[in-house]
Amino acid sequence: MGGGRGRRSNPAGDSIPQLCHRTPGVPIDVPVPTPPHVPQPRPPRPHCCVSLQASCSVSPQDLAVPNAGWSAAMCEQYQRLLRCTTNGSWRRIPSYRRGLDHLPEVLQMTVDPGPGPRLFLRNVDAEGAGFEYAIFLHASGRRTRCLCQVGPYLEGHQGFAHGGAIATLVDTTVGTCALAAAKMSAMTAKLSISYLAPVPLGAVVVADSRVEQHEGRKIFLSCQVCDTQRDTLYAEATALFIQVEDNNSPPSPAACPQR
Ligand SMILES: CCCCCCCCCCCCCCCC(=O)SCCNC(=O)CCNC(=O)[C@H](O)C(C)(C)COP(=O)(O)OP(=O)(O)OC[C@H]1O[C@@H](n2cnc3c(N)ncnc32)[C@H](O)[C@@H]1OP(=O)(O)O
Repeated sequence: MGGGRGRRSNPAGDSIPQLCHRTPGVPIDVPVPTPPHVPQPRPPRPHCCVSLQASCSVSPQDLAVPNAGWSAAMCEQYQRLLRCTTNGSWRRIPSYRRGLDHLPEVLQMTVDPGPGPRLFLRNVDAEGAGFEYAIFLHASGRRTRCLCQVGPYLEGHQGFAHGGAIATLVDTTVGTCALAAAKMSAMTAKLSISYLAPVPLGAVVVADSRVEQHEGRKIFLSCQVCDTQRDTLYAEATALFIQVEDNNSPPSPAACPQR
């Protein structure tokens, strides 16, 4: 991993053209015209949720693939990472909107057509507006690499990603790594993040995570979030995951909006 700790990247680098910035001085309640670049919502897709009992009736759609909201930089990096999968050293982890149906090695997965939990990172329907990401798992099962384009709806400080969005990205990257290492469900017990440089909206970042130690039920991990050139280290983190027995059951329909 290159140095560059705390250095800012050029916000123009890795950016989606025409990001949704607020005009300085515009009161917050004045409607801002929808910029032409804001992508349209994805068409409705089958609902899927995890149930250890339900029968499998719908094929969920893998969202960890390029869509119209991906910038050229995101597509280029994705293709680069895909090439690393051809020799088996890495593999791409599919990702779905609902439930944890992307955990075939961790959960006995079945897909149910009813409403089910939506994964936090897949909650934004407009392509390119929220988290656009794909996670790759190293053959060792102890490293993950998440390629993520930070969309305009993740804004915190004007023009930059919200710290919680970065935390979500880190948690998901280390969480996937922990699940792969544990081969069973695991929960975040502790997450410590140092934010070293703000992440410009539209940036394509790479979160690299690895298992540092695995002691009984405890999995200690580290994670670094960089730009794709490894010039800027945006954040580094340590995490503790605890393996847990899974008693997954879908929430009641009342708790689950249809979209
Ligand atoms: C092939 C793979 C495909 C994968 C494809 C994946 C696709 C997509 C994946 C998305 C991945 C999303 C990843 C999000 C993951 C969340 O966001 S999880 C949600 C946030 N976390 C939570 O809500 C957890 C809340 N906390 C709890 O439920 C409980 O405290 C825990 C963490 C389950 C632990 O409780 P417990 O099982 O009763 O454990 P307990 O006996 O208290 O402690 C066990 C050990 O851990 C230690 N410990 C527990 N908590 C702590 C702590 N906070 N600090 C330090 N030590 C602790 C204890 O001291 C104890 O140590 P020892 O005495 O054994 O040495």
